Amino acid sequence: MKEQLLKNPVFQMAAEQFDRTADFLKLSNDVRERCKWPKRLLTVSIPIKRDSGETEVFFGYRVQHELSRGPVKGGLRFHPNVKLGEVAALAMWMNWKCALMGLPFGGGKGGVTCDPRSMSEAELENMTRRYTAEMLPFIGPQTDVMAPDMGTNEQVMAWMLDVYSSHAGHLVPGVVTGKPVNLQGSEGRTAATGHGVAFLATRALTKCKIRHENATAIIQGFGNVGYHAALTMERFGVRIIGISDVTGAVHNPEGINVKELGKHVAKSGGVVGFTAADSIDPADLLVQPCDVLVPAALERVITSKNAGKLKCRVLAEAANGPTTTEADAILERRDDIFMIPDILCNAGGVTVSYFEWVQNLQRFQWSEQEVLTKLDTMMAKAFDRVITFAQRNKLPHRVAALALGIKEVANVKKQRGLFP
Ligand SMILES: NC(=O)C1=CN([C@@H]2O[C@H](COP(=O)(O)OP(=O)(O)OC[C@H]3O[C@@H](n4cnc5c(N)ncnc54)[C@H](O)[C@@H]3O)[C@@H](O)[C@H]2O)C=CC1
Ligand SMILES: O=C(O)CCC(=O)C(=O)O
Repeated sequence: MKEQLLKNPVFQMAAEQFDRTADFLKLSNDVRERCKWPKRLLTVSIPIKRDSGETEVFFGYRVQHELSRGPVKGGLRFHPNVKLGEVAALAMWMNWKCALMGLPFGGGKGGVTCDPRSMSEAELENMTRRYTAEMLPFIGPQTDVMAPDMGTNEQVMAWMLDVYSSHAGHLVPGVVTGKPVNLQGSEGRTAATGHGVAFLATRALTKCKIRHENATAIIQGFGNVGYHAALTMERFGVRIIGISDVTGAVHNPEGINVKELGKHVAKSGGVVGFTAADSIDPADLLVQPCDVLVPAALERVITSKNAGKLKCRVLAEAANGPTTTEADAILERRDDIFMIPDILCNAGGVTVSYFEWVQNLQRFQWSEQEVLTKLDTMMAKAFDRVITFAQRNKLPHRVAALALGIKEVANVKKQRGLFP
């Protein structure tokens, strides 16, 4: 299994990051082995009837990286590129993210290899329901709590909640987070990841002595995270000058109205054809001058080919794993880019998911203001801890963030000991 996982380039990247940080922390071989490898890797087949009447089998995964610190927590992804190794990498990153933020969860991630853009609502519902049914023995508010990730949303969470609750015989809101507010979802969860990204990006601008009212930003990905990051940065006074999605990219140095672009995407299905900006090659967009660059889509988009050409001052990693190991090495040699690493930058989502889970367990509902105030406090604290730790130990921000998360997990592993 180790060799199989390491053949996947995304898992390889997560493993390299782990090994580098474990070396810095001088982890013993015992703890290192127990921290590095996932506890459970589940693969299920999901047969559904397509609208055409044909039966098609999809494959779905859930990787539970670690259960020592609490239930597993992490999103569910629907995307054509989903592979077990990628899901295992995302689960490992979730693990360090939860620990860095001080959340009582282990990391997990799920995925189904499918193209949700080509599926009808009914097909998506059937696939989600069958995936959830297959996962029933392994999920629950005390074992594994899923949430939206790429290609999934609050409707998908509502179907999952329905399957789990129907099986239990009563409503179990704490089995998923990121669900609709009227199904005991949390105020603020939909915008949380993007809000957190924008909040930290402006803190990073301040560190770089750039006033955010004068700053510009470019965003790759205009889904849940990209849209809310753009909208929140715009509210903070940042000018959004470029946005891309799976259909293409648009650029306007004078600024793009985020809500107007959102309306265009809702109508046409993508950013392409938005007349208030010029179209641009999506790869070129990444290397246009800007103050904040926000990759908010896929893994491995900042590579050895473009890392040396980036013209941003802050790289805010909203996506999970957007920067390859080779690109990291290039960025570390550049002292002109302030990097906010993924497990810190996009932690707003899982932090509000934690709030949602707590509200569900207590049968309580907090206001949006309460949620966002608590979120900002936790994001600011984590940001300051990472930057201070990096400065004290002369570490890149990524290694500092990972070290704080991995150290937490390693301590718990040591304290709990090894079952003979
Ligand atoms: N949804 C959440 O709360 C969280 C998401 N993330 C990460 O943020 C990233 C985005 O997730 P969501 O916004 O939830 O997904 P989403 O499915 O809502 O949106 C994804 C966006 O990426 C775009 N995209 C896909 N391929 C692209 C390409 N090759 N070039 C440019 N754009 C492309 C899509 O068109 C879409 O606009 C993922 O890496 C995810 O793991 C991280 C933390 C929490
Ligand atoms: O909200 C959650 O539980 C997980 C969000 C997620 O998948 C992520 O942070 O990558």
